[in-house]
Amino acid sequence: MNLHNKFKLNTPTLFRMLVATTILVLIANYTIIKFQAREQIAYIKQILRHSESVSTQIHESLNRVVEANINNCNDSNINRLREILLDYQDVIDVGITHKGKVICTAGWGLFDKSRGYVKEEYSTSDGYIFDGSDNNFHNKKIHVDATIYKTAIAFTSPFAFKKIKEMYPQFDVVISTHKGRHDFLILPGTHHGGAGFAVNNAVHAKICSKTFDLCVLTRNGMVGFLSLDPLHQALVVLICLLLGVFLSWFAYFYLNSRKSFEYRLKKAVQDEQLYLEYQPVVRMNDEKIVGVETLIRWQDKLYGKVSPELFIDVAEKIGVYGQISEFVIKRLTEELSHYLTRNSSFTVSINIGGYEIEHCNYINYLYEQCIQYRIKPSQIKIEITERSTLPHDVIADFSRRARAKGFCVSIDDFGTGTANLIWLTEIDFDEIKIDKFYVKGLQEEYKRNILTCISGLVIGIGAQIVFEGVEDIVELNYLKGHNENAYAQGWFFYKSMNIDELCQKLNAASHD
Ligand SMILES: Nc1nc2c(ncn2[C@@H]2O[C@H](COP(=O)(O)O[C@H]3[C@@H](O)[C@H](n4cnc5c(=O)[nH]c(N)nc54)O[C@@H]3COP(=O)(O)O)[C@@H](O)[C@H]2O)c(=O)[nH]1
Repeated sequence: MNLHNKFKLNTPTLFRMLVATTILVLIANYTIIKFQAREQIAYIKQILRHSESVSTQIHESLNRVVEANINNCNDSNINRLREILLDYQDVIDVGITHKGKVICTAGWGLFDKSRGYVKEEYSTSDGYIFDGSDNNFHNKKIHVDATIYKTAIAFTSPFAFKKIKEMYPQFDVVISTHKGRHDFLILPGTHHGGAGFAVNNAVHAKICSKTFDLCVLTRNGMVGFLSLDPLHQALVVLICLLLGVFLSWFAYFYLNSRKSFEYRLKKAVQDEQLYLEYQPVVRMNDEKIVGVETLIRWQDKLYGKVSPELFIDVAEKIGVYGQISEFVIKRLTEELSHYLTRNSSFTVSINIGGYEIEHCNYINYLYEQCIQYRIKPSQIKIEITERSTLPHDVIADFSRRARAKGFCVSIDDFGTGTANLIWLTEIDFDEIKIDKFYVKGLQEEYKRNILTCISGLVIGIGAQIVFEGVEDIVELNYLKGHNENAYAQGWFFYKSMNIDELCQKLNAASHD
């Protein structure tokens, strides 16, 4: 009973694949953005380190001009400015100012009076002033940032960030003071001001210096999947598609395997969803309940009520029968111990198979449970089916060991096996349960004759007889006339029932 279907390429399957692929592309997009953000952080730290190095050069060059007392623009002072300039690769020029105008620099020499105007845009607490003039006298097209300290002025090289910018040309980079009152440098990226997706998904990162009044801000205007070139985009889609197909296929088989009979049985056994029912055994002459037969049950949401005849075989195949066997003992001792300890002649029968016979520990475990629940082993009847295919000597040995511990042994389904007489001679037993096959066919003479022979044989041996499958009064009367001390079991008396119903029946019977 397996629900494994073939994987069909129909509309729902294609839809599942499409959904899986789309989700994977979104995950890929998110991963790329995360990766790019990390890259951006590493990059911004690099720019900050470099900006601090440039600021140090500006500060040092300014301090040296001030400390050298260069106040006028004679040739010797201009030469001294040039000497200072040579030491700083990211400073493009140094000079001196007078009344808000640059009067000379190392690079330009003496200034024309109409040029060199500076505008104080922002000054720091330690006296550094940043120039905010648009009047760029170095080159109209290239912005050169200038810093003034006392009478000295230093110009940051416009090439100071060239190499570092080339590393990630797509990023916008802005270097400014903490509160953004002065921008030292604005380097637009290749995706600057892009439309739609790019701008909405831009990733910003800002980091500030602890030493200088300086912050670096970067913005990646095109992130995620769309920032990849078409070839890489196609590759990502292809990988996601293949993965999507695989995942849909895997999910399909995984979900189906969870519907399989084997999977659900295993789960039911593990979660102890199986339960027990008990079918009363009655004494025929007074129809009193003398014991019960324990029957395992499984009610599954998908498969409904499954016959033990079916699921026990499967349980053996998938290796969970041992757990069922242990569960039966545990549950029946829990449920029936109360009644068994008060009624010492009441018995409970347990069905066993080859597993129990072959596992030496079974009898010991059953015995320990009886001791724990104060049940007399003689109240337990172990039913060995005559249909068992195990060698007789193995069954005989099991039966001897069981009886040595005080348990009763019952031969179940008698008459359906192939070697009934050998069983009777070689195996120690206390009870024989004549199979319902003979009880059902009492209108046929040959069955009546066989039943008479078997009954005579068993009475001769001194064993207890139980007739199984008694379904009507005709069958009962015939059997009664045959052997009135025999026991009977069947739907004429009771069907199997849960513990609560059984307790009600037993209580009602005790009041009769
Ligand atoms: N190893 C284990 N085997 C077990 C266990 N529990 C049950 N079984 C075996 O499964 C087979 C089927 O059992 P089930 O479907 O529970 O059927 C039992 C009775 O309900 C049924 N029965 C009882 N009276 C009548 C009746 O009047 N008519 C009729 N048609 N059927 C009736 O017979 C089954 C009991 O048979 P038996 O065991 O031979 O006494 C069955 O082989 C069980 O043994 C378990 O825990 N372990």
